[in-house]
Amino acid sequence: MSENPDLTNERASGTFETNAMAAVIYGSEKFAQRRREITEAISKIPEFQDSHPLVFMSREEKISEACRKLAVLSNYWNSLIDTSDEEEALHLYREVLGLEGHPLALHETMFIPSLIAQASDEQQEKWLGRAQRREIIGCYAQTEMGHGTNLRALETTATFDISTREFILNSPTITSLKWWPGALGKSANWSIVIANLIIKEHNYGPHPFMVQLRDEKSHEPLPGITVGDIGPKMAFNGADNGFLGFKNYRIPRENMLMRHSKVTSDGSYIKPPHAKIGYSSMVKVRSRMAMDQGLFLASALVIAVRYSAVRRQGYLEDKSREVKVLDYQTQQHRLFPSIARAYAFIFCGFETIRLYDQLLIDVQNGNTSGMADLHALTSGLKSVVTYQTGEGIEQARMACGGHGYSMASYISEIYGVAIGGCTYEGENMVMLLQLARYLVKSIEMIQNGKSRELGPMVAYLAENESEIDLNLGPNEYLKVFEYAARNQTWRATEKFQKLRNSGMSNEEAWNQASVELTRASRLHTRLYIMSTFINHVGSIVDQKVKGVLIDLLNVHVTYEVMDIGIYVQGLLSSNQMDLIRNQLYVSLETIRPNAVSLVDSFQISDMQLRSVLGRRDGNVYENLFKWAKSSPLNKTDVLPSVTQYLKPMMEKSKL
Ligand SMILES: CCCCCCCCCCCCCCCC(=O)SCCNC(=O)CCNC(=O)[C@H](O)C(C)(C)COP(=O)(O)OP(=O)(O)OC[C@H]1O[C@@H](n2cnc3c(N)ncnc32)[C@H](O)[C@@H]1OP(=O)(O)O
Ligand SMILES: Cc1cc2nc3c(=O)[nH]c(=O)nc-3n(C[C@H](O)[C@H](O)[C@H](O)COP(=O)(O)OP(=O)(O)OC[C@H]3O[C@@H](n4cnc5c(N)ncnc54)[C@H](O)[C@@H]3O)c2cc1C
Repeated sequence: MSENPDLTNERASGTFETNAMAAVIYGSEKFAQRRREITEAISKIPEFQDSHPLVFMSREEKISEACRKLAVLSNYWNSLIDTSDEEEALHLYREVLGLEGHPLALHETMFIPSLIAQASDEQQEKWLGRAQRREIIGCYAQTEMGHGTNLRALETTATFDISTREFILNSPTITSLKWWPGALGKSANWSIVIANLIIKEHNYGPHPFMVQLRDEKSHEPLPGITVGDIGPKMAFNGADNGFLGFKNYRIPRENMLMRHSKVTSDGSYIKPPHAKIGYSSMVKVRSRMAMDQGLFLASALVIAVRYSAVRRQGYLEDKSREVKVLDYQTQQHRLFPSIARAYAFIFCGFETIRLYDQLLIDVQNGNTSGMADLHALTSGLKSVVTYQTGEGIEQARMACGGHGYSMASYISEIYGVAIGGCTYEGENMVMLLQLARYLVKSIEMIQNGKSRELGPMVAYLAENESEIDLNLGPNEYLKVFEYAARNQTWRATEKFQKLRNSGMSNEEAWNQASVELTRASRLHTRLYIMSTFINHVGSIVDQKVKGVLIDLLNVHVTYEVMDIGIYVQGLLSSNQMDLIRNQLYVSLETIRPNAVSLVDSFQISDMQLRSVLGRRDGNVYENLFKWAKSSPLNKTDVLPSVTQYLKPMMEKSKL
């Protein structure tokens, strides 16, 4: 069937090449091209297609379907991608497995990265190759039923037995059961387990251990191990998140991951070069989250924008034909700022991935000085990006009206998966407060006359801006944002200090200032996102692409400043706010002809999108009908439940 002419016209009105834009989104022409090649190659392999729409499947069927595809994938792995390239591998996973989770997700995102960052050379020799060849399947078991945030209160113990040179793992209470780790429930046969290291009754705190959970032949849990699935979740139901308990389960001394902390055979403990070095796997995932969440948001927007260009409802001036709902200003206001955010998140994602890779090299060379900065940055970023992604996806869902609420749109699944990110890898409030610690310390440095020692990301806290030239370009908007973040950070810090100076304990003062502190963290992070977006656009060579991205940037900066209006009242007059509001409306109109091309440029295939509404060809209605007819409920005209219950009930009522 040919393309819906409404979408053809939209594509014709685009002022730039989507391939050129994809090269900007994905960081290089080479990678954008590789993505397309991989997608094309996959589309020719029928076994990679869903055997049935996932939304009609039970959890067991989803997990089985994911395993089937993983088995097929193992035959093609080397021919489809450069296996040493993480981005290619992740693209392949997204295309083939989608976003509902699968038994290798944690193997790739946390198990292998933990081995790379935490295992000694000898340990890598023993396990890394096996993991990379997928001879074993691993997961990352840290969270317990009773504690996920407060890692110091984890209860699982690994007690060193000097006589046998083994660690004895125990789960002493019900709350100490590991709870949540992905792929633990049914799939993984090995795990990195975070447990308190105990030597001669001294607790050295949480450390990582490499633990075999299941027999490599029978896949049965090994004696001393209790393991299973934690049940259905809001989304991510293609993954078997699990529970795990230990009873006097022994592992050799060599199974503690010893690149940084070490236990010698006589039970001596060697400290790591940085107390939090064992948390690096979390920083690794957090550093990827801006990118992953940007792509979740992008997926929802591809669906909502394409659909809005074929959905006609109501009239503007011309009463002879209904308008595309994308022409309503409210629809544009609902969707376009999120398009800008999706672009901005992806740009930030590339930046933090690069920073993590650099940090990994530095740490391997003994330099841990960058850890605090990256921890603060990624803590704030994961929190803001996951929250705004959730907001944006929900708006995209509503922008699709009734059909958005149907699983045919697939937006609810994207939403369910994306908002998991508000919780995993550190609950958002908790992570905002981690960044706040860093911001408060920065203010204290300024107060102590050490402004010159501030890093580039917080140097603005020492500056002073009381007037803005409202001939506004992006850099002036950045100044507005700096003003807001600086003011809020000072106010929150001063509140905390005042409470503390009044005799309150440090902890209580912190708690009573914490809402204000999280607000400071959000503003600081949004400033970082804006500044990354501006820098990125500044570096683009292709003039057509750059022109459109400047338009998108204008949507971003005006929308963001309007959104934080309450924090800039002391800086901007109501006239200036009106001016910005009007600039936003003009920007929405300017971007309108490029809306479909901007979402097309994400180059997310129909196979990955799984959305009837978001189909590239725009043939929504006939496919919606086809999809509904394929519902298992429509296999028969009369359901057994009608025969068994409703009919007798109606018959009885007739008497
Ligand atoms: C395959 C294709 C898929 C692709 C598509 C995407 C989907 C991909 C699927 C993913 C699926 C989900 C995967 C989820 C996997 C989990 O969720 S794994 C579990 C994650 N768990 C968490 O994140 C727990 C959160 N909690 C924490 O990180 C820590 O306990 C906290 C909150 C930071 C507090 O730690 P603490 O030890 O009590 O430390 P605290 O006293 O607060 O701080 C002490 C100092 O350490 C510093 N510090 C703390 N942490 C760090 C750190 N990491 N680095 C440096 N310094 C640090 C603090 O800044 C502080 O510094 P100072 O202010 O003293 O200078
Ligand atoms: C989809 C998904 C996948 C996951 N995968 C894994 C995995 O593979 N491996 C793994 O180990 N874990 C995994 N987890 C667990 C996850 O990392 C934790 O759930 C997360 O870190 C939050 O911890 P918690 O559940 O203890 O929340 P809690 O800390 O109990 O949070 C409850 C509330 O308390 C608040 N709170 C807690 N502490 C503070 C504080 N100090 N200050 C202010 N407020 C506070 C929080 O903000 C929140 O509002 C996964 C979770 C999900 C949802």
